[in-house]
Amino acid sequence: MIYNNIIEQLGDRIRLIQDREDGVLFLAGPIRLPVDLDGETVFFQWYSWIRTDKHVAGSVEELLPHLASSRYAELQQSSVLVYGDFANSQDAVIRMHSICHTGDIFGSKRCDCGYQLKQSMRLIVSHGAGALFYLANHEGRGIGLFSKALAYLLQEDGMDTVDANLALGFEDDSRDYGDAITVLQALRPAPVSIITNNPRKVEALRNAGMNIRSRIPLWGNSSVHNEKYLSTKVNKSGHYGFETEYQSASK
Ligand SMILES: Nc1nc2c(ncn2[C@@H]2O[C@H](COP(=O)(O)OP(=O)(O)OP(=O)(O)O)[C@@H](O)[C@H]2O)c(=O)[nH]1
Repeated sequence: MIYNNIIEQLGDRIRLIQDREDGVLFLAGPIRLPVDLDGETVFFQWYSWIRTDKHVAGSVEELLPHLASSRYAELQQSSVLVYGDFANSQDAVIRMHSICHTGDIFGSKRCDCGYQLKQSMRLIVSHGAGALFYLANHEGRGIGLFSKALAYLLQEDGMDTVDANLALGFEDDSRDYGDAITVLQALRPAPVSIITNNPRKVEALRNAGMNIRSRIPLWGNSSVHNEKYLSTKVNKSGHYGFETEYQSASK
């Protein structure tokens, strides 16, 4: 039967990495991905993961027919770009990047997301080993793209980014890093340095038992279009300030 052949062919390139009553996590990869970074072709190893209901698809054998009969394109799946010897390198750098359709894809200057995405890829490559987690179910800090559009409309009327989320009945930040951390632990259980200005990301990793070697701040690309958004991050959302030096994660 066709599925048995395919499962054999995929072998250990599709792995069940977490099996719990509340769901099963499958990781596919590595896939060689040549990426254009500043005009150079850089080779990353790309992985994607998916969470399924244990009783619907609790094994790789059950997963494949389930995929074909489901409409996963309607939902968001996340992925990770791995660079260098991520598993074994002495020090590896990661970024947990929340999807930003407007900033990452369209290059919107209302936020710093597009800049942070590209700059993290550069940092990871220049460091020699690391991983960029692209968290596709995090749009708008977890409120979804349509609601983010509404939040932008409220901001055009003068609200800041935090109040706009709250006014729509959301929390300021409802992102969950659980699945991404499980993937990280499957790829590299050893300590990592994290590129972020957000203490909640450091805390999420620490709470999951990850050892954080250091935090690498990432500010930049500020302009008249995003200065209010950036200062709200620091003044209201609790982000670390505009440092330029490497910081100890103990802060
Ligand atoms: N609700 C809402 N979300 C926004 C707005 N501007 C950007 N975002 C979202 O904010 C998130 C920013 O993601 P990140 O850059 O990974 O997170 P961060 O909390 O700023 O932390 P670091 O960048 O790691 O310091 C993305 O999901 C964007 O879609 C906004 O005005 N309102």
